[in-house]
Amino acid sequence: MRLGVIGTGAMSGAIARGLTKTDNAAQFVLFDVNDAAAHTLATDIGGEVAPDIETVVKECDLVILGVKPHIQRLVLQEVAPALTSSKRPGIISIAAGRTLTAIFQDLAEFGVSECPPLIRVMPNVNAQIGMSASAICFCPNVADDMRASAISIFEAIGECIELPEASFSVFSALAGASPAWFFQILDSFARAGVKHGLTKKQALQAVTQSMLGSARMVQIESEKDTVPSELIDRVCSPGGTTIAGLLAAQAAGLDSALVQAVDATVLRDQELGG
Ligand SMILES: NC(=O)C1=CN([C@@H]2O[C@H](COP(=O)(O)OP(=O)(O)OC[C@H]3O[C@@H](n4cnc5c(N)ncnc54)[C@H](O)[C@@H]3O)[C@@H](O)[C@H]2O)C=CC1
Ligand SMILES: O=C(O)[C@@H]1CCC=N1
Repeated sequence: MRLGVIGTGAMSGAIARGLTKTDNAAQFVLFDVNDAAAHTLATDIGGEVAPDIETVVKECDLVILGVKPHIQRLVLQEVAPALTSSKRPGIISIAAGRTLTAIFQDLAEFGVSECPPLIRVMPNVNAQIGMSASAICFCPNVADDMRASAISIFEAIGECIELPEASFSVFSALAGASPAWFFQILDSFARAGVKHGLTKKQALQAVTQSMLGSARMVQIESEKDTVPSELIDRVCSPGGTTIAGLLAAQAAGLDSALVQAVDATVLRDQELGG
């Protein structure tokens, strides 16, 4: 399969680098207005750089639009003329907020009368190490074999679930954006460790391994229907250290900070939608 990438930045770079470590045999055709970015990725993954967007669209079976949401319309203007030929690739948008309807409306304004096979995916940056949590949804006209190809790409670089488009905003918060929050949480914990005398490296190693183990514990225990609050109780000894720390964090607004993070992300995702 020939997989096009328009916009070879952080997220598409993570997808491409993650995919090359799997047995998913995609051949990459890349384009970026920043020629150096496209060439760096091409060198890393063994792909080719196309001279323009039209070439990517004409040569590929699936094309990932990896540009920022506010740039996507500009790119669609260049994608549109190439969609008039008989062979139309599947167009995969990974942009936050941008709905399938908004994408087709843009294409229609640029002269595309028949909706191409449009696919929307919300991946995350952990795709680079095969650990993305991705959601996918499709326009009704996407053929079964194309659906399977798209799903296979995102299953190769982590988990991929089919989700109604209406749920994409919240998924974007919980899975697309949350890696940044987890990185922030790890960094904040590590700084607290430094405050109490550990080196940054020691502190980061301690919290990273604890977070990894805790996430895995939740996954494994959920198979027995154990919920996180039960796991919390197992750690909090009566009158012990953990409950003191947990209550202090809650008094400082831990729960509401996380809900507010999700609320703000959902709102911003919806603002970017048009
Ligand atoms: N960074 C992340 O963790 C995630 C990002 N996304 C989505 O992925 C998309 C890309 O985000 P990032 O990779 O973070 O951005 P980025 O800024 O790292 O990459 C965007 C790339 O697009 C290129 N570009 C800009 N204008 C262009 C044009 N007219 N034609 C071709 N290339 C052009 C830029 O040179 C840049 O290399 C966004 O729509 C974002 O919502 C989705 C999930 C997670
Ligand atoms: O910050 C953003 O808008 C993108 C979407 C999810 C993660 N990064």
